[in-house]
Formats: sequence, structure tokens, C-alpha cells
Amino acid sequence: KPDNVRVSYGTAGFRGNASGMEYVFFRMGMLAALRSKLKEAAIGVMVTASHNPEHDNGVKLIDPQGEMLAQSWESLATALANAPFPIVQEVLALPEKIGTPCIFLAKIIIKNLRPSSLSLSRAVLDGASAFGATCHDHGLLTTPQLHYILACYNGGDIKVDEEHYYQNYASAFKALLNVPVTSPVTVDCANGVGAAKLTKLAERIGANIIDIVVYNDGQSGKLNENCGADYVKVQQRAPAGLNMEPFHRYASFDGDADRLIYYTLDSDCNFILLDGDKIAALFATYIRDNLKKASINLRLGIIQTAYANGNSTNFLINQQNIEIACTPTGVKYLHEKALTFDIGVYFEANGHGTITVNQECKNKISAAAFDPNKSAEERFAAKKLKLFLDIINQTVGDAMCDLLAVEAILQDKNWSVKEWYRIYTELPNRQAKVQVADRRIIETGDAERKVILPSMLQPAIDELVRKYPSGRSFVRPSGTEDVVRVYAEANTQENADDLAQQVSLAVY
Ligand SMILES: CC(=O)N[C@H]1[C@@H](OP(=O)(O)O)O[C@H](CO)[C@@H](O)[C@@H]1O
Repeated sequence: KPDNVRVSYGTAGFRGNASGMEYVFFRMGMLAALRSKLKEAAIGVMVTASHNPEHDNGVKLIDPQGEMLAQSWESLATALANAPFPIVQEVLALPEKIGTPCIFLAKIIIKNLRPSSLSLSRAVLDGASAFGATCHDHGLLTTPQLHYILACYNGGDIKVDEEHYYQNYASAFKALLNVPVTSPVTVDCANGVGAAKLTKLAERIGANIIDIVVYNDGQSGKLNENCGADYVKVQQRAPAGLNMEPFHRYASFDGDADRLIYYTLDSDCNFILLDGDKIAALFATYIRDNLKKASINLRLGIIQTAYANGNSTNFLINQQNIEIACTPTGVKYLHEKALTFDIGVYFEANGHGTITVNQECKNKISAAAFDPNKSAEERFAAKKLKLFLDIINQTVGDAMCDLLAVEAILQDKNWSVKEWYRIYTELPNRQAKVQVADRRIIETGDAERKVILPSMLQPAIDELVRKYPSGRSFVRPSGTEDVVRVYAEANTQENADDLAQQVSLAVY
């Protein structure tokens, strides 16, 4: 029986909520297990609104035997009050992971209508209170803000609130910057919760230090409609209505502000995307360079998924000599892998990612900043690295923190967006989705890069790929939508489009 339930009601990310929430619970479960104090773990319940009509409508509580305890909001409070513990949500394989579970887990997705979030979060609070939990209502938050608050709570800092988040990251950013960011950055907030939160963060930092122009603040547009990180990444175009100027920095969040994508125009007004791969490359090379300057020897790794652009992988391995790991799609896999490195930089190509640093390494870097046996240059690099890592929300990919981190690096290197996007040129690529009768027929292996079943599909893909220079393609059943996703890249956009189409037909 939990002693602490925290609820946040906010706008939804694009397709992201299910795994986002599973992840909150997953991590809390792990944390709790580590502390062997399961019953003291804080529990987060996030009520979200989805615009995707394919999503589950309503709440579900399912016991470990698979019996449905509640299927509607009306029955939730009673189900919670009467439920024999443990209660686990079907998609979570938690019991094996955490030993005897005495943790309440709920995956709650509601359909559409943001105004309903408030009343739905009340239902959760009522339900949780009905079985004696102490509840804290944190109001409207971005997904990463809730993660942050929970992580602080589980670390023993029980008074943490939203303001604490702003103070923490605003002061970390100001400590790292020695001169203000000289040009503005325009941020499309997908008409989601990020708009108000980014405005607050920018206020705490100060307009004299960073100039953030918020676009799509939700006053008129709809959540994620023709805007937001996923739209920009998949469509490879700017949010509707945004008038772009060459070499100006533009960024997009997704609806719940856990993804970040940058973009700009080159001098010929070609659209240039700087996605999760490029952000990861910027972060990792910056960390590597400062580790080198500070003469600190730590194992740095980048974690990607199959969606990482082939040229980003080539750049990191062949030109930068940075260790790379590949995991299946979904940040929980990337995060887990990142923890196996001293410093792990993980990003999905769609802009969802962060950096993890183990405490021992953080201490090592902090100590190096004051080590009298090191040169002033070495100490300076160590100090910079420490301050940079302080900007990062290590609990989960956080669009606001990642934005600050990008801005800080560009300023420190005296780089415009041009120097950044030129670190490597992406291979043209295309994402597609195919509706099939039963996507679960497809089984994949090798971090989703190969199809295992049906057995005739992978040879068919291989044969198609061979026809295109620099061709690569893979398919996988989506974990969040009832579709099979197809990814293709090749030497030209036409070939990438063609390959994606041919492979889609093969899938079908
Ligand atoms: C290609 C792609 O962008 N896939 C997304 C999407 O998962 P799918 O399993 O592909 O539907 O939603 C996930 C949750 O937000 C995100 O982690 C993942 O990267």
C-alpha cells in the first residue's frame, strides 16, 4: 500500500504517453527494489488526453492473473478500494523484476478532450484516497517535470515542487554560460503543456540571458495538429504557418515536452532537420572533448535505435571513435543501456533522449574541477563539464533541459546552427506505416533491425535494399499504434521514398 500518490494532469504527447507512463512506474519499481523499501516508494499517476482515436479509451485495472478489476472511471474508485494487492497493469512485466510487488500501477489513457483531464485526475485522487493513500496534486506539468519531482522524492527530497525544477535548471544554465546567448531561438510548443512551462523557465533564466520565442502556445491551435516534434520529424517540414529565415534556430517540442527537434533553412532555403541523432552527436562530442581536455578517463557511449540515420552512426564510430550501442525502440530500453556506461548519451531519432551519468563519475568530474594536481586548463574543462551535466534532466528525456543544453553548447563553441548541422549530412530517409490485419505476426530480432517471422519477409527486404546505393531498410510492428512501421534510407530522397514504398508492399 503506497504512502504517497502524486497526480499530474496535462496534455498528451504524441503517442508517447503509454510508454512514458509505463516507464515512470518501471523506474520507480526498480528504484524501490534497489532500496528494498517498496512500500515507501512514491507512486505517480498521470492522466493524459490523447487525440489519437485508436488509443484505448478509459482506464483499465488488471490484476496479475489478467482479471479486469475496472474498465471505466466510474468503477475505478471501488476497484481500487476493494482490490487485493498486488495490482499490475497488463503490459508491465514488473513482478519478476521487483520481487514481491506491493506497488500500485495504473496505466491510464483517456480519449480526447483535454478539459476532461481535470475531472479525470480528480477521479484518480479520489480512488487513491479511497484506499488510504496520501495524495499530492501537482497540477499541470510536463511529463519530464513529473519524472523529476518523483525522482527527487524517491531520493529523499520530499518537498520538491514545480518551482524547484525551474530554479534548479535555470541556475545550472546561468552558471555554465559566461555570456548571454546572442540570437533568439523560436520554439514550437505543439500547443501543448510545454508552452506555459517553457515561458516560466525562460523568465527564471532572464530575457537578458536567453531569448526564447514561443510559437504554438495553445491559445488558438490544436495539440500536435500540423506542429510538434513528431510532425516536423516525420514530414520533414516546418510546423504550419511558421515563417522561417535562413540559419535562424527553430525547435519543436511534442505535446508533453519530452521530445526536442531543431531545424533551420540553409542559404538556398532548403529545410534542414537537426533531429535526436544530431543532438546526441552534439552532446557526446562536447562531453568527449571536455573529458579529453580535463584528462579524465571515463567510458562514454551513445545509445541509438535502428531509426538512427546511417550517417550519424558512421560519423560517431568512424570519425569520432565514440562507442555506440543499439537497442529496440522505446526509451526504457535506451535508458537501461545508457546506465551500463559511465556516461551514456541516448536519443531516439525523434528527439526523445537524455544523458545519464553515474554518481561516482559525477564525483570524479567535480573533484577534477578543484584538483591542484591538474593544470588550470584541465580544471576549467572539468568544471564546464560538471556544469553542463547539471543542466540535464537525467530521469528522462526532457525537451526543456535538452534545449538549454543545445543552446549552451552552441554558445560555448561559438557555433551557429550551420556549424552544427554540417558535422555530418544525413542520408535521405523515409518513414512509412502499413495497416495490416495483424501486426503481431511480425517478429523482429537484432534490436529490431531484422525480421525473424514471417521468414520470407527479411530476404525480400534484403533483395530490395540491394538495389539502392547506401540502402538500408527495416520494419517493425509499432508498440503504440496498430500499424507496421517501415524505415528506409538511401543515397537520394527519391530512392529512399521508392525503397520505403517497395518494402511497404512486401510487408503488406
Ligand atoms: C518510430 C518512432 O518514432 N516510434 C516512437 C513510437 O513508438 P512505436 O513503437 O514506433 O509506435 O512512440 C514511442 C513512444 O513515444 C517512441 O518511444 C518511439 O520512438
